[in-house]
Amino acid sequence: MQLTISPENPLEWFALRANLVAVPILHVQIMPVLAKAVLEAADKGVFEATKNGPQSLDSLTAELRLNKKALGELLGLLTALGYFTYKDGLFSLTSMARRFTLKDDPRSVYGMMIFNNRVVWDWMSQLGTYLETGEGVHYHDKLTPEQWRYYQEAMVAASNTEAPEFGRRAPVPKQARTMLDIGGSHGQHSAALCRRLSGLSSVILDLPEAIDQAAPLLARQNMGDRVRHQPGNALTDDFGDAQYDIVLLSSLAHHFTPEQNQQVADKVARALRPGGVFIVNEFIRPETGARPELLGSSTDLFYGLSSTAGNYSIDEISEWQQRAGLKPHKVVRYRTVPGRAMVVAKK
Ligand SMILES: C[S@@+](CC[C@H](N)C(=O)[O-])C[C@H]1O[C@@H](n2cnc3c(N)ncnc32)[C@H](O)[C@@H]1O
Repeated sequence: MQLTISPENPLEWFALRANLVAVPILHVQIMPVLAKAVLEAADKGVFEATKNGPQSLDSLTAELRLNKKALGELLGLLTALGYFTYKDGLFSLTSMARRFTLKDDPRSVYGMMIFNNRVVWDWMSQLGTYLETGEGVHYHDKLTPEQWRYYQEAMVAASNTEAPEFGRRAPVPKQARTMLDIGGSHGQHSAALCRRLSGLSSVILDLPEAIDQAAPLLARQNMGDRVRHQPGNALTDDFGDAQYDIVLLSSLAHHFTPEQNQQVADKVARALRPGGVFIVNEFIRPETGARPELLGSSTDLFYGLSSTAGNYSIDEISEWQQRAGLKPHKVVRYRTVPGRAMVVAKK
């Protein structure tokens, strides 16, 4: 997927074609304001305050106890961005905003907006240091319990769209009974597969601080004992011998170095039963020189900054699996989440 600048009239089209538009100004002056405006709108409750019907600036100012001039500016920008329409003095949520910004919609990204506003935004100022030193934030070692809660809720938001497709399309053995979900957090992926395969149960191995906050999120899945948490650390724990039919590593490889991912793959290969599958579910880094791709590249830099790691290409992921003695099985690219894929190997 690409974010492009689309001209609205022939003059703008010509200016773009003739290289007269200072594109970097859009990136450095406009885009940071857009991102922060949406984050603050979510955090200040602007979207929630309009969910029951159109509102005037005066009524929103009073309800949210915000500055009228500043809120008017924010609403103007959010209208330009397609979150609101404005008619007869009233702001109404668009269907896009209704689906993705409200707390309770099943596809909402609200949790991600709160985590990004309250925790992640500060990391951005460390990008320069990361470029000089190669050392990222290493946030798993630093979060407060409240920040762990925002993080785990953000992971629910990030997988709301993906987990149902994962449940439908993950290439797993039909008779699978046991699953290990490494760094599985909220359990949406495990629950989606357990709903598809009635004989399957899953163990979610995650850090104790994560489980403290993810337990209520897992409880919402109503899976009872079929999906349960196990506190531990994927880098230091052993996963056992020939115990699992499915092992999932979803959005965790990007927090580990290649060496750490190889060690995890070796332990996974031992822990799988013959015929079992190892699914690495990730944003894929485009190969250097391949067609530029925005999501894979921006998340690569972001995971470098946040964890001193990054995204990996399909070949790199497949190599860890093969070195661990597994056979390449399938690569399933998501239809609903651009830039993401399941890289699957079999024992
Ligand atoms: C980006 S989240 C992904 C959550 C979920 N698997 C998903 O795809 O939505 C990474 C998860 O891995 C966990 N994690 C990080 N380091 C870990 C480690 N060393 N061992 C086990 N879990 C870890 C985090 O606590 C977090 O829940």
